[in-house]
Amino acid sequence: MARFAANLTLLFNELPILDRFAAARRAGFQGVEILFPYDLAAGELRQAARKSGMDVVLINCPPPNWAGGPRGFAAVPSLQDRFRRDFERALRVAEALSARHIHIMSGKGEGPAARDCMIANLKWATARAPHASLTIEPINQHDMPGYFMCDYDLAAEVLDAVDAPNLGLQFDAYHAHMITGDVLGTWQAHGHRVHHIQIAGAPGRHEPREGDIDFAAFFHAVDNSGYQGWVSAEYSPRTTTEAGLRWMAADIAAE
Ligand SMILES: O=C(O)[C@@H](O)C(=O)CO
Ligand SMILES: [Mg+2]
Repeated sequence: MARFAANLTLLFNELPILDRFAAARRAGFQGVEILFPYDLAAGELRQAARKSGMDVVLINCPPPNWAGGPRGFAAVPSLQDRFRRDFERALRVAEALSARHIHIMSGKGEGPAARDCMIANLKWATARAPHASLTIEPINQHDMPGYFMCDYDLAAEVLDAVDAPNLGLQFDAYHAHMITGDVLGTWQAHGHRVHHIQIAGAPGRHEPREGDIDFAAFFHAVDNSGYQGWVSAEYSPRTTTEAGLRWMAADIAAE
């Protein structure tokens, strides 16, 4: 079974951010994601990760703002300079944290102009950072209306056009269910492109296994595919984080 990481933007947020690393470790996670590390001191985050023996698995490009700001600029033709500045900042933070992946968000847009802009920006970014692993993630339109990267076939088209080994798919099972209603089928079609997996129950985005996704079958398919990457828990705990963690013990026990 792949290794589990905790998304510290959503999990353990009963605690101050620097205490979440050790709490995730105690709970059995081996790595963490932090979607928005930009308002935090990178040195302190790095120290907290090292002290608790956690790998930093993923950060997002700035801004994006969980509280409702713009969700990236990669597909916004008028904001190409902004995209490049933000990407340079993401690279600096990813390097400081030894983060494994950087998720590049498209922002809002539609049609050929947005697609061509995203392809051009990703070509630039993959060449600018050949040793970084970059990802794009289809995100459902219910949660982010107008978001450009909202479909797996579109993601495949963009990945094929960029054609860079350091760019892959971020497969969030929650979004896959919300977009296609068929997580397994979507994995079968696109699993070979995946650099990083995230999970949550759907609908509701609470603990995995709460909701309609058959995670036992999904994990089985992931194992059979030979996927060697991380699986990050990115959900809103129904009550406290600790109270909802039995899903992970069950999956580890099933190994
Ligand atoms: O699924 C999500 O919402 C995230 O992975 C994300 O990056 C949005 O900011
Ligand atoms: Mg996600």
